[in-house]
Amino acid sequence: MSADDGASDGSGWFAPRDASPDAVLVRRTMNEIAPVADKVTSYFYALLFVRHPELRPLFPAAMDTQRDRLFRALLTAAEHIDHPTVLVPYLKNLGQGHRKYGTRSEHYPAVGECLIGALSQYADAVWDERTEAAWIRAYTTISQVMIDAAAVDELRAPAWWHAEVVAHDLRTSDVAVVTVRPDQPYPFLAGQYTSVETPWWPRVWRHYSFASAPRPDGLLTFHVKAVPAGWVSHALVHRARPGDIIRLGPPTGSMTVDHTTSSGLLCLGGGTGIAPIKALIEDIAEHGRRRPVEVFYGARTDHDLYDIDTMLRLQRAHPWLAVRPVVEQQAQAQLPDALRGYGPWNEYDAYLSGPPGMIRSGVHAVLAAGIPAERIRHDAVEELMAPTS
Ligand SMILES: NC(=O)C1=CN([C@@H]2O[C@H](COP(=O)(O)OP(=O)(O)OC[C@H]3O[C@@H](n4cnc5c(N)ncnc54)[C@H](O)[C@@H]3O)[C@@H](O)[C@H]2O)C=CC1
Repeated sequence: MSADDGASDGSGWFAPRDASPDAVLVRRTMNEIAPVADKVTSYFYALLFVRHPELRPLFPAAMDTQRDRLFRALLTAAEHIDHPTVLVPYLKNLGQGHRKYGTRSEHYPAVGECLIGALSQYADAVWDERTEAAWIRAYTTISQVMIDAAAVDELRAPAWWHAEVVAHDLRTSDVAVVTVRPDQPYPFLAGQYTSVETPWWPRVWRHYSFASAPRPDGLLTFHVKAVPAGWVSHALVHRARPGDIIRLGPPTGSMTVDHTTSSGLLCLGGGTGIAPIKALIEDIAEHGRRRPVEVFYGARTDHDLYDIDTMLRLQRAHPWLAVRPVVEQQAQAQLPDALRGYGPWNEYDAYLSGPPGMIRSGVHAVLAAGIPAERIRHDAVEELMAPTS
């Protein structure tokens, strides 16, 4: 996702003066429920599971970790109902991604009915017939795009892949490099990410970027850091062993290389965020075009630079690649600050990968360094903010 998509904060997609009457009503509802968003979310799921118990098995046992992903995604979509160029690709992706949960077209009306039920309950001060009609139209559009995208995807790809862990390399006390072999061909692009479910936490899915470009042997590698209260990450780091079977969702994400240009790549990889940057470097190397690639690899301490040997080996192999470790403890500065003193960057595209705070301040830093928003790429910050990734 590029920086100017603005999906993370919802601002800037369209000015209110351009809004259709339905979008105005939808936004009014959203403003009304904003202060009680958590309550609306809980109420939505309560309605859904009481009225449609057959849908409960599609969700994880502990809903606190699932959080409000579906509900939030639907609200985000409704809010941007006037912006089909952004909305349609987002919804197609959402529809395809929901196949791995076992979602079918007949489930959508139930979700829509409970969405309207929850909104009307908590936005009662502004809820009227026109508002309800606007939400029904918005939801009908949203769900139809998702249903159609899932149907098209069904013809060309499985809903999920099984993958066997074939290597597990504990690099530090909390970071593992995990390599898996999918049971069927798994097409993806360097820079993308997928969702992973472990056998220990059924139906709890977390996102991980691919740490290599597609390989001839079909193996996939992920860098996983066990984060506090991170069920999936702890399982992958401390429990998974060769022979274990995990599930993978489809590849997604647009932090990929445009091979039609020859501009340089300025890459900021923080912590395990170095994983997709490594994949991008391999991708450029395979395409054989010499494009300058400058990598700033950030970590809190020396010890946290768990993949520095690989990065330095790549640097030795490729004269167009420069890797600069930035250790916060030594530099007394965070990763994006390290850009100062280097450049100019006006011939570069920027790629950012790491913790959400680093992405946010990194975007500011590269904008300030003269790289325009449309040449800045990173994954959606809210995808990275899943509570227990
Ligand atoms: N595609 C992506 O964007 C990927 C993102 N990630 C995310 O990267 C994170 C990695 O976590 P850790 O290894 O624990 O990283 P960390 O917390 O140890 O930080 C790594 C680097 O980011 C910098 N940093 C952290 N917070 C910052 C802030 N608010 N402003 C500026 N710089 C900041 C630090 O200076 C350090 O250099 C996870 O949140 C993971 O979800 C991981 C893989 C791929």
